Amino acid sequence: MKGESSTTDAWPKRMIRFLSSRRYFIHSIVALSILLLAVILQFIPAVQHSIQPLLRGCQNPHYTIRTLSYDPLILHIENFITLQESKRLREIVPFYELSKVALPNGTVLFSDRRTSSTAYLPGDDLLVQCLKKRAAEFQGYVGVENIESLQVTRYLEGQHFKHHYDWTPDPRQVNETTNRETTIFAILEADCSMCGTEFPALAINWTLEDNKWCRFVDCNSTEALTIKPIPGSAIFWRNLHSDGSGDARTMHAGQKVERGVKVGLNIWTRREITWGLH
Ligand SMILES: O=C(O)CCC(=O)C(=O)O
Ligand SMILES: [Fe+2]
Repeated sequence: MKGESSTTDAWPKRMIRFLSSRRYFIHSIVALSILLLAVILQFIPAVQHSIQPLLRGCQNPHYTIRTLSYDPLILHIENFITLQESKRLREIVPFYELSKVALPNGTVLFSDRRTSSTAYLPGDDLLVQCLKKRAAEFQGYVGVENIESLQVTRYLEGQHFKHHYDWTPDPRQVNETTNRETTIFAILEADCSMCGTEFPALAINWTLEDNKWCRFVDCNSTEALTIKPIPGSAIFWRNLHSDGSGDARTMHAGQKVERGVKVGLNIWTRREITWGLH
């Protein structure tokens, strides 16, 4: 029967005709080009950082933690941020402004105590979100909503941040119910000399310690614990005592950069303070 044979025989014939057609050829070229483009884009860092978290979730680098101080807790985290991530973060910095300091009464002002520049990373960037997640996970899965906007801070030659605390003495004075419990200060770039982070209340006699430490700290510094800025590495410390009050031993400074440039990243985690309940 004419009608039957035409429907049963038609599809293989139509298939062969389609496969040998110009339309099929064009479709194949378009599909292959899209595939090729996707493969090439994977190798472009900017694309990697925006596509990969979508495809594979946030990836943490393999970092190494060393304890610098038990009390107050200060840890050195080697390779907390990969060099590729640092490069991308520096690329997405919107604009730098002269840094400000906050007084205990909440007044925020320019000061010759802090002469660096700062910028805030866009919170909707996937890499920024992954970093917040990494910092939260590092601290035992604290809520990412407790982490402040990530602040990049850049020092050029001659710039510094004199001794200060990251916590505020009384959050109520600045209409806050939270204070900065911890700081993660990571280094995005450091091509400089005399540009470490120093803790004057925590001087360590390095001659009594393993000299492997001298890779990470200034072993000649006897007046303060001075941590060298190493790109990708971070320092983590706890600013508050368990009762919520500030730990004065966490006073620290960004040394005056003698030569070159240092770019750091502040990741601050806040904690609710419940006065009188401890
Ligand atoms: O630059 C440094 O080493 C420390 C920076 C710092 O303490 C801060 O930005 O609060
Ligand atoms: Fe600080």
